[in-house]
Amino acid sequence: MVEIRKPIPVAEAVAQVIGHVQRLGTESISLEQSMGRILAEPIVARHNVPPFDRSPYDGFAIRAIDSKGASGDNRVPFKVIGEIGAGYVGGLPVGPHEAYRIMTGAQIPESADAVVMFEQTVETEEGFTIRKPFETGDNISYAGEDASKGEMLIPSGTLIHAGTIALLATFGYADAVVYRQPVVGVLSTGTELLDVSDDLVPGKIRNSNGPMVKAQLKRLGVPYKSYGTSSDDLDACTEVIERALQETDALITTGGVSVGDFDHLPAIYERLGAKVLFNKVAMRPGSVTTVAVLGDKFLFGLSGNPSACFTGFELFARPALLSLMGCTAPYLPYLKAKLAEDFTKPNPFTRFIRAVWQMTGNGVTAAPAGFNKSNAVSSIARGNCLIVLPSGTRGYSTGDEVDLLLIGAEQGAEDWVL
Ligand SMILES: Nc1nc2c(c(=O)[nH]1)N[C@H]1C(S)=C(S)[C@@H](COP(=O)(O)OP(=O)(O)OC[C@H]3O[C@@H](n4cnc5c(N)ncnc54)[C@H](O)[C@@H]3O)O[C@H]1N2
Ligand code: MOO
Repeated sequence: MVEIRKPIPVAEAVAQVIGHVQRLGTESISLEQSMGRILAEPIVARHNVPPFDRSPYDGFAIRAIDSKGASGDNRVPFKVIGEIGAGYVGGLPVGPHEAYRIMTGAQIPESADAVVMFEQTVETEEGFTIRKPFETGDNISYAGEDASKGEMLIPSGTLIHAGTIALLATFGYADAVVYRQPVVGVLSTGTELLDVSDDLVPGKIRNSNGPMVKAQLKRLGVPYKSYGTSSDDLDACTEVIERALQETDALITTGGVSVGDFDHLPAIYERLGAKVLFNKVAMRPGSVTTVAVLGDKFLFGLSGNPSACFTGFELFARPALLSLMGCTAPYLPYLKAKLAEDFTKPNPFTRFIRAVWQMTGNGVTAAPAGFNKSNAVSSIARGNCLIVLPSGTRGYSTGDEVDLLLIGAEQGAEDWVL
């Protein structure tokens, strides 16, 4: 008798997965290697940024008081007493009607409190004249205006991206303390699977899920170990999975999770004594997505159907792995968009449609990315987001507002809100 599975809502399935996350430990790595990792310590300003008052322009550093009364009819003269390039400091205090030539990024000399851009001056033999008064602080970048010493700037749990690296470098972090990364095993199951370089033969297809999942992991910066393909042989498949679980922190399998005669993953979870969190989710594609835990290790049983596999990864494996790595914003970012074409099908389960979003004169619009069945591979390639149509809805028309989950964005969302 075929087992009747009870589907659980997507939000509940996501919560179950996140509820079983056991965060990994921390390690110190070089700044160069830290891109894509998660901060395990907050970034607190070690000093002011900028560390000294500096000029944001190429021009002249003056005392604002000396510019009082300057106008087109009353040009005020200044004498230049020296030049300060970025990286140098002026040796003398600026006296009445004196000025330093100063370059962008150079420290403001003693007694000066304003900078006049070159373009606002007329050169004279001794220096220059100006035709308008300046206030104290005009054209000065003050010490600490960007970050002041002791300020908490970026919380622990944040993804390190190019901007974070700039900030760490600013404060002299040659090393960063980050959460450890899991090593994830990837195994594609299915007797029908050929390798990417194999020629097609009757009844067989090339394994596209394996390379896709590895690319999805790569996008998260998560290291993986490939276990290639396994035929639908219960013992052989169990053996590979047991080995993979010894060698990795989590395992992603594709295929074999449904109710077919050769879908062995449910039996393998039972053999291993893994606790199945769910094996049916009220979503399409990916309704057969199964997640199990064995000790502190996740087993993500993604569907063999490519679109279902892709969606299952993004919805469940992605936030779980990011959470393991300490990320506090592990969910796909979302936004609202206007549907660019009618979608009349009913949605008995929450539907995730591979789609293309773009900014138009009409705001953000999203259009399904073509052939959109669970077994589709072409629409995964075209899409840059998932349109989410809640279960129990039907008859969407062009212009209707829908939720989008963005694929491939660097920054995540802190909550699962859909
Ligand atoms: N009687 C029922 N049959 C099915 C149900 C059901 O509830 N009752 N669910 C259907 C749904 S929904 C899906 S999704 C699929 C999921 O099946 P599996 O996850 O067990 O995957 P397989 O049967 O192994 O393969 C499905 C499909 O995908 C192709 N495939 C498999 N692996 C790969 C790969 N690595 N690269 C590319 N394509 C792959 C495979 O050849 C099949 O065509 O079950 C439905 N059936
Ligand atoms: O799980 Mo299937 O992907 O719902 O079509």
